[in-house]
Amino acid sequence: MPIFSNHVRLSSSLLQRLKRHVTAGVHRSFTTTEGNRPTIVHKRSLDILHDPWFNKGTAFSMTERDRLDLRGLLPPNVMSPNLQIERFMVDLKRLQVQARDGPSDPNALAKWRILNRLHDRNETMYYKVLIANIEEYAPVVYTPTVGLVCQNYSGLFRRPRGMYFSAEDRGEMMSMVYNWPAEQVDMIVVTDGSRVLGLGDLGVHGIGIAIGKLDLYVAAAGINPQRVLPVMIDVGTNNGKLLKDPLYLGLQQHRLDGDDYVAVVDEFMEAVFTRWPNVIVQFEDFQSKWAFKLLQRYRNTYRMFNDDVQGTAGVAIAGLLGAVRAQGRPMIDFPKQKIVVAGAGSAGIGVLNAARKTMARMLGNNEVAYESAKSQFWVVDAKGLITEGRENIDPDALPFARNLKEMDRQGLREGASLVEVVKQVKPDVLLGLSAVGGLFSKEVLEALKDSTSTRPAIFAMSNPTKNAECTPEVAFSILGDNIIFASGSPFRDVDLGNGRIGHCNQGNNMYLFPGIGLGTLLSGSRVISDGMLQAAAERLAAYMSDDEVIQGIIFPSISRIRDITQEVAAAVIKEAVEEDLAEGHNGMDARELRKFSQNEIVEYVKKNMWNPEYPTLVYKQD
Ligand SMILES: NC(=O)c1ccc[n+]([C@@H]2O[C@H](COP(=O)([O-])OP(=O)(O)OC[C@H]3O[C@@H](n4cnc5c(N)ncnc54)[C@H](O)[C@@H]3O)[C@@H](O)[C@H]2O)c1
Ligand SMILES: O=C(O)C[C@H](O)C(=O)O
Ligand SMILES: [Mg+2]
Repeated sequence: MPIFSNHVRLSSSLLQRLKRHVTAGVHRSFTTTEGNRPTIVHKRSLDILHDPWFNKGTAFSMTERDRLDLRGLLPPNVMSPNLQIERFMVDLKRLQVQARDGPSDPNALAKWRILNRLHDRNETMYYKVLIANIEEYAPVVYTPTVGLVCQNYSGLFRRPRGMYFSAEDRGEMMSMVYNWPAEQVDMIVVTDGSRVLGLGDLGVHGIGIAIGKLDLYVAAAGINPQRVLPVMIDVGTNNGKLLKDPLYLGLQQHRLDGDDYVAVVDEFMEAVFTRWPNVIVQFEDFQSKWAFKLLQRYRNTYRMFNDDVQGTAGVAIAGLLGAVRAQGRPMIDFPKQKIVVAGAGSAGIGVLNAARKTMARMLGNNEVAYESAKSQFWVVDAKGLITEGRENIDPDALPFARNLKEMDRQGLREGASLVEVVKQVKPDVLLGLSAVGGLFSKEVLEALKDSTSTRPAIFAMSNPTKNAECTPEVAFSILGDNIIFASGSPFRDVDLGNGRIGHCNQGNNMYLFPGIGLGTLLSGSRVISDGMLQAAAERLAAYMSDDEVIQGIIFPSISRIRDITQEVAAAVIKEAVEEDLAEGHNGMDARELRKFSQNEIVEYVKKNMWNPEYPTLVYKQD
């Protein structure tokens, strides 16, 4: 087997462990594609109860208990999977308060703990619970509670999950990657913990974000949970509190920088792609300083993307096009929108670049169109309005720096405040990716009342909840119900009285990254092209009906996430085929893919999604 190849230096104890893991089997099949064929396992007894991939707990049938030497190791009552879940839900539901309000919810962490324990002991049941109740528990395993989890990770840490590649592992990564038990890994989410949501540098505790994203890969995209791998690249932390905290779980040193930093990430990438050449790596929550550089460094060589830059951009484009439709105008009017963006980091710049390109395409897809499109944006960062007069301007923000003379005519200047900019520009859209909670203050929202739009749109996209630029309550109370509102973290719809509802859309990259990953995997494309990302965004934009959009609903409810993910994945595959990038996947030839109709592609996607059903287990000696 290639995993025992000679160039890999493994200690004998490691080899033993590795052999045990590998022979423990990753033979579990997709129930959808392989029917009811049993799963062959090479372990028995307690080993199987302690293996979350195979464990069924009280749902092991009596014949299975005999076959697998489990008789007596479990309470005698054999439960159906449904009853098992009912029992678990009683426990979970005991904490009635919703976890939606994130850190303000005292029970959010308790819920996360209960779910996490289930994740550790029975993966199938965990994902069954999560998929069936995604609206209720996505805010627990994902944003916003996952932020709180990362902030409290040293206290919450029980069983390790995922892999840690640290600065101390330099020179060892190529061999240590073989410590992971799964022979096949489809999806890695990697972070260096340097900008976790809007919470800053959380160091190694940022692993929680990679785990949360992969939960959605399984729940929304049906990636087999045995083939996902959360990864933390620990190069230290610049968080002074963590550097002094005796309970901190990571390297207590300042972050590596420059070539030393890049060398660690390079080594990690080489190691994972050597062991799993078909894996897809999603970069998550890297500070913007590195987010763009690493994306440029790897995107033409490896199957990778940066979710904060590219996933967020696609979701924002879909939302911005939805906001145009919600004004009763055709999408092609998008290039006329005046857009003020607060935040020029990895997410803000990603959105600006994508929005500019989308406008340019609509205006004729040429240089002139591209040049003129940039005049639709006003960008405000921590130092105020960005103009050509900015000293030491960030090169990524430079294309959006406004001309000083032009700004003078508009009554603005370098560093003008957000409220001044909103007052002068009277934008159609105010979009926040600043990580500053409450940035869209009463004053800013009052200024937006003079918007020239018939239905101004507010995107308060920063996470988690307390970092949102404003709440929907505040926005609707100041601006009335004739607005479009979206936030990165979930908020409840607002009751506006008289039976009217102010819709709060969740504008989060969760609507795209699972489909981008799944579509790339099933197309077999070696890279993730701009066209594939654009196709994903366009599919999301077209997903909402005219009726929904007119009501102010521009993103689907999270309860539809599995469906929208299938559609996004199909759009990504189609684009990969059209760009001649598709190489096929798992017996599906690229030539076959080329012949598929749109519906056949969607069917192909559905068939390859993992479903949380217990397969029958049969023991076989090594
Ligand atoms: N909704 C989503 O899907 C989504 C996706 C990605 C990121 N985000 C959120 O966006 C936020 C930013 O992420 P990032 O990666 O771009 O972070 P970042 O640190 O790279 O960028 C933050 C930007 O905000 C600017 N800023 C700071 N204070 C400001 C102020 N008072 N006024 C205006 N701008 C200000 C900074 O100058 C910087 O340009 C985070 O909260 C993150 O959770 C949301
Ligand atoms: O994690 C999220 O909820 C969205 C985004 O990736 C973020 O960094 O905020
Ligand atoms: Mg992120």
